[in-house]
Amino acid sequence: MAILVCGGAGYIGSHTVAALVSAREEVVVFDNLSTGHRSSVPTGVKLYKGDLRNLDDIEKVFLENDILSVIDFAADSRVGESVTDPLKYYDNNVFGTIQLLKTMVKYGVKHIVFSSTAATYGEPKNIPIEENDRTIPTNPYGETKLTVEKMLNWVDKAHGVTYTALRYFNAAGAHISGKIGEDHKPESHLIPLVLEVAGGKRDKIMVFGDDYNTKDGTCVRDYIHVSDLSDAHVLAVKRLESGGDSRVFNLGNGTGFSVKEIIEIARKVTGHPIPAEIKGRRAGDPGVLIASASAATKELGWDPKFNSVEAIIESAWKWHKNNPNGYEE
Ligand SMILES: NC(=O)c1ccc[n+]([C@@H]2O[C@H](COP(=O)([O-])OP(=O)(O)OC[C@H]3O[C@@H](n4cnc5c(N)ncnc54)[C@H](O)[C@@H]3O)[C@@H](O)[C@H]2O)c1
Ligand SMILES: O=c1ccn([C@@H]2O[C@H](COP(=O)(O)OP(=O)(O)O[C@H]3O[C@H](CO)[C@@H](O)[C@H](O)[C@H]3O)[C@@H](O)[C@H]2O)c(=O)[nH]1
Repeated sequence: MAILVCGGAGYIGSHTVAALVSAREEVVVFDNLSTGHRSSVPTGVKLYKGDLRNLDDIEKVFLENDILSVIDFAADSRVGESVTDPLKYYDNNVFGTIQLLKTMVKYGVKHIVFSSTAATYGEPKNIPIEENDRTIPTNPYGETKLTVEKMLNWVDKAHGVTYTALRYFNAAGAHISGKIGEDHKPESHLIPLVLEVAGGKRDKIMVFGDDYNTKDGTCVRDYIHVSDLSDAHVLAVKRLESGGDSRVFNLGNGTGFSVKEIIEIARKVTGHPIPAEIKGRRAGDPGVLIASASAATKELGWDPKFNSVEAIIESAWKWHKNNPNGYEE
């Protein structure tokens, strides 16, 4: 029986597909290639090009394959864009997941691992953030992910579909093989943008706000290596398949780095001066997001390997140097 990976041609999805293949799982990928890349899916893995919002597209996969569990990465995920275009986010992230869940219920598929986010918390009261802390999203992106988490809870009660919602903090880095990495067009994430400056593709990095209540006034985030995230997905799906109950887990390193610190570390890693310019705040950005991931460590047996942000940035730099234009397609 196969694991269906929706959004498996995307950044975190492709790394998880690689981890599942290494674990000798049978994998089927479903992706509309809106931000994903055909060539990030390994040869030998079936790729269905389709959109989750289209029931015919997704139903074809369930008809043609024996699906045991689903891992769902498919979503739009730019915090800033979600503020200016909230309906795009409700349409893709909420309606798309409704269509997926309807199909799972129809075909009796009982397990789903869902990509949630630290953006569900909004401006946190406590640092590090624990899973049962309050959730008041400050942007539509986080709101759509929280809405899906709540929907999953009701779908479990009504239809016995068990779920794991993994609330990732900031995914970064690239696979050690050097063959897959982050390629978003346009790019909006801090680390790849900083590395585009180092690679000569941009003149400077814009720092969104230096008047936050943090050590140097810039936003603090918890950066977690994409391969550590993919390992957590393999553990989560296996736990559900062995009868584990529905749960929410944070995934982060438990250490925060400011935007200025990230730029400084990237200067050391790349040897490039990386000019920076302070701009105004980006709408919807909380000041500090740092995870407590002790529940995932304890209950999933998760053991992240990349606990230095230098190593995370080095792995991303290797990918950017070897693939300055991302995937050649
Ligand atoms: N990157 C991060 O730091 C981060 C942090 C927290 C949560 N997340 C969540 O993790 C997931 C993956 O993030 P990513 O950075 O890999 O993003 P990504 O854009 O690289 O991957 C998303 C994939 O889903 C596909 N997709 C989007 N909408 C679809 C649809 N309607 N039907 C079929 N396929 C569709 C895209 O083509 C892409 O391949 C997202 O759900 C995101 O919200 C990401
Ligand atoms: O050119 C840039 C880009 C980003 N930032 C800042 O850098 C930090 C990190 O930004 P970014 O890399 O865009 O990530 P986030 O906005 O923190 O969001 C990521 O992390 C969230 C969880 O923390 C996920 O939910 C999102 O999907 C994922 O994009 C933020 O403070 C941004 O304001 C800049 O200063 N300049």
